[in-house]
Amino acid sequence: MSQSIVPVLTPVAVEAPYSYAVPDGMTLSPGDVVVVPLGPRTVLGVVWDGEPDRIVRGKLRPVEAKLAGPAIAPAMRRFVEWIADYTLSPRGMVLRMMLRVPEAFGPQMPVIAVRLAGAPPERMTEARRRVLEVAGDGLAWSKTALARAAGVGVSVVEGLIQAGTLQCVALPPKPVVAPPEPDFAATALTQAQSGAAEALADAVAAGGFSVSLLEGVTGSGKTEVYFEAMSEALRRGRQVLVMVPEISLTAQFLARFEARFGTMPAEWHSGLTPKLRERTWRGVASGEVKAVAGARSALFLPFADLGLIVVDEEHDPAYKQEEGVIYSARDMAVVRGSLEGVPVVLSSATPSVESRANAERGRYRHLRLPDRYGARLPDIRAVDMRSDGPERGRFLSPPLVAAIAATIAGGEQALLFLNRRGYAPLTLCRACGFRFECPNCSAWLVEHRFRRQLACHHCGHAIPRPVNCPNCGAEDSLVPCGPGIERIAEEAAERFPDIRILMLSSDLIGSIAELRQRFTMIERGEVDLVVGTQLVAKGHNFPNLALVGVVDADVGLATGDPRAAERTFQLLQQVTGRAGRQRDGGRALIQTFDPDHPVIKAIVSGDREAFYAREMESRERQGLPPFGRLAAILVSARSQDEAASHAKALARAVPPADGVRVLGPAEAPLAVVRGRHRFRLLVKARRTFDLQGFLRAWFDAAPKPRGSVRMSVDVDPLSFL
Ligand SMILES: Nc1ncnc2c1ncn2[C@@H]1O[C@H](COP(=O)(O)OP(=O)(O)OP(=O)(O)O)[C@@H](O)[C@H]1O
Ligand SMILES: [Zn+2]
Repeated sequence: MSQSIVPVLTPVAVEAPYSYAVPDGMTLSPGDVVVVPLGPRTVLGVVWDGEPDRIVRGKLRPVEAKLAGPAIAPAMRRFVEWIADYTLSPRGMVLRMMLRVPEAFGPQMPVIAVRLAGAPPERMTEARRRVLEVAGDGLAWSKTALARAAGVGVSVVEGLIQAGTLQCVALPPKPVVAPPEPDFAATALTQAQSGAAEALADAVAAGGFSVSLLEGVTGSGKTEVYFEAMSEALRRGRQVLVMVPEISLTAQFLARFEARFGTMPAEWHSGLTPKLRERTWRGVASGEVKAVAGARSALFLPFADLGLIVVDEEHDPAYKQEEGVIYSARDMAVVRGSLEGVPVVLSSATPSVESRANAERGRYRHLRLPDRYGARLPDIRAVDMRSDGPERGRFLSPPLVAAIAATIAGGEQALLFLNRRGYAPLTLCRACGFRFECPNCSAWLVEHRFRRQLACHHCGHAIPRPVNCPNCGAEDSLVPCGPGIERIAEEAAERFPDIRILMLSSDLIGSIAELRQRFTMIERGEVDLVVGTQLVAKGHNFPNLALVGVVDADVGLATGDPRAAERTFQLLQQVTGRAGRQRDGGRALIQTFDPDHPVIKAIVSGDREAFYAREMESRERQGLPPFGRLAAILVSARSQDEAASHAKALARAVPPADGVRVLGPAEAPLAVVRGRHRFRLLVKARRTFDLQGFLRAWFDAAPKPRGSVRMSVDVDPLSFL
């Protein structure tokens, strides 16, 4: 009889499974997690579906071990294939995202505890007596906890185990979180909210795949509404996944979840300890963990019985993973929902144009909440910087300064928003005109006064801020140009010396715990003025915040990026939506040099329909998504020549096809990053065009990258830099 062979997919850059021999006595089925040799190493792998490749050169190597942990379910295996096919990534690299917690596949380590079992020891000491006193409660204690409670060293406890007085027992692992109670504290919903909540709960009850777009203005209670859908899934004993775009947003979410369901959900993000990651992974796989709140990577958790996926702030660009396997977690959440056969809820005050279009075409159910809960939407005005701007060298206009003063005098909080970290985006020498540029990237160095550095935001290169100009040696000649939030905070402190100012941007905060603490300070009213980047713009609910000032509304509009208008609309709508959430009277002032720009006008008038209609019309005219399809090809190399010639060779190899155009190559707007020269090609196709098929045929025919040349493919790109 021929030797039994299985296909095993390994988490490395391979397109297909490799064949391995099954040793005698081992039975394997698709989904089993195994250890296999790969070159000189051994790696985890997953037994894949289908026939193994029987044409094997050389000797077939055997599977080394089958692991005891949970297997990878069929829907997850299809998910790997789907993402790989869609993004043109090697299947192994997608699998890798699923096998990030290798410990979870080994045998589960029991927790060892001790408890009182035998007779007292022959030799009794004072220390031993204290231990026995504590252990007298009959409970199982961990050795260290028992020693600590008795005020003795662990060796005393060890001695008592040896003497047979204490006995070791294996405890079942502690649950990651307590099970949520679906009806712990249900919220009384408004009529509009209950309409939407019922529609979502019906989708959960009906089961099967569906997508609902929950579109409600900022503060309309979208969270309360999708909590009802979660509650329905939990009542049916099923698991729920809520995706949040950024870790900074999870703290408030966790607290609200706890208030509603009586316990925290499990969290999933890069900040977890390895132990907790393992326990959470196992808990999700066994079905014991019922609710998970997480970042992108939560999409790859092995839910045993998933009943609902919610994507909060579905429009957020943070859902796009831009490195390695380039994918949109929002879109892949919809794919996972369809493969698992479960409803998906996309929630946002400012849906992506894609989701909006899907709703309009009837592919998604469209649920709307037109009003805020308990307050009116803020009054939003533009400040025309051409006529009402500040004096030279300042960035806060008189109307904005007056509004801040009035707000703080009234005992409320204000927020100044500028999406730029650091002190100044450019530093130059007044004497010779020298500008500080990154040696590795085509980018200016950004001054970070707080850290006393000039730093590159693309590669992290940083130098101490010099006193003299490195070019001409002039003293005190260096001047910062333009503001970052540190400079805005400095100006605010000069204008309002007696107020409490808090700066918030990702580079100023060390840990997640620290970040959460800052948000709590704002919630409790312990600061008067917050100066922040997009970190504070989205999702948060600060009850006492009455005024939002947008320092520079034009930053994102002049980029030539096809998504500039959408992005700016979303950001401005989100940040102004932080004002006046609990009480009427919220205000927002938007500083702009272009108050007649359609995006600014849509924000000021609150006319979202006008914005979406205009944006859809313009996208349709230009054949841009969602009316056409895009893929971006980025070619980079150590030298400009290498990059350019490979990009040109690619362009020459484009196969003839109808319904598609390849634009470029052109030097990327960010021409050099980390010392690598970059060229871009853009593929533009009709909506119904088989983009992946075309790309595959093209790359098969094209020369392969050699030397230092690298190529990456971004299907549905969000970034064009
Ligand atoms: N029916 C309700 N009963 C009591 N409080 C409510 C109700 N609906 C909403 N709220 C409260 O109103 C505030 C805003 O609600 P929520 O945060 O859910 O809005 P949102 O639509 O998610 O807002 P955003 O898009 O701006 O994040 C919250 O403090 C929430 O608890
Ligand atoms: Zn750099």
